[in-house]
Amino acid sequence: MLSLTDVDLGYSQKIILPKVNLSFKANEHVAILGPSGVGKTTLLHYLYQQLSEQTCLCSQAQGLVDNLSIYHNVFIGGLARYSRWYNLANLLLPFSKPQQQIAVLCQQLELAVPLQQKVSELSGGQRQRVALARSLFQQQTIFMGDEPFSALDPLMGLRLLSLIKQTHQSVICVLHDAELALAHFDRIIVISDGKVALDDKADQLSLAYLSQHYALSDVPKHDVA
Ligand SMILES: Nc1ncnc2c1ncn2[C@@H]1O[C@H](COP(=O)(O)OP(=O)(O)OP(=O)(O)O)[C@@H](O)[C@H]1O
Repeated sequence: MLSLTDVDLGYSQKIILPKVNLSFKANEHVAILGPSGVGKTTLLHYLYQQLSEQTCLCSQAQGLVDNLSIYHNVFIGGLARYSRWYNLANLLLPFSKPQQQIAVLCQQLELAVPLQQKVSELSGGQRQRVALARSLFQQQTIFMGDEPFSALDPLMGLRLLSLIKQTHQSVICVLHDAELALAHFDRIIVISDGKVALDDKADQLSLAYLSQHYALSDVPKHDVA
């Protein structure tokens, strides 16, 4: 799907992760872990740039339009599928087909709020689910998420991860929750000290090992050996 060979990742004059070597195959569920500020988002955004035609990205910033309704924020994910005229008309008077599709999607995302409600009136967890719904409405084969469940309760996060896995061929997520990563992803990449410090199958790793070797947050104290 994608290989990085000695790629320098960063911003204009500032290299954050030098000479990154990684490859990604289709059908993988990959979690990217690491301490705050180490370059996980930088890596994810690079991957998105390379694979954008097949990928939806649910970013930390979300990019929701506060003054628009839930319906219109989710519909933005599908803009590229429709003509300019269809999109304009739908903005003024929503068509029934996308309305039904978005209603079903919001139900799957456990968003029990009227679709006409403005996003500015939602809680953090509801906003995160609108951002997820917009990503899913893109109907891409690859899902990339940057802490996509951070504002949700853990059980809801698990249910939504399961939905994302069912509806996408490949999943790549930046996470702070190492326990979630180990239990529900195939492969773990740890970014630490300016490099890819670990890249291994999740079933070869343990929470104790990760917490001993890397400064990961959200590792419960009782699991630290
Ligand atoms: N647009 C930008 N321009 C310049 N530097 C940036 C930019 N975005 C992030 N950085 C810097 O790049 C480094 C890595 O940031 P990044 O967001 O990739 O980290 P992260 O591991 O995702 O952090 P967190 O877990 O806190 O979200 C940080 O030092 C940050 O200050």
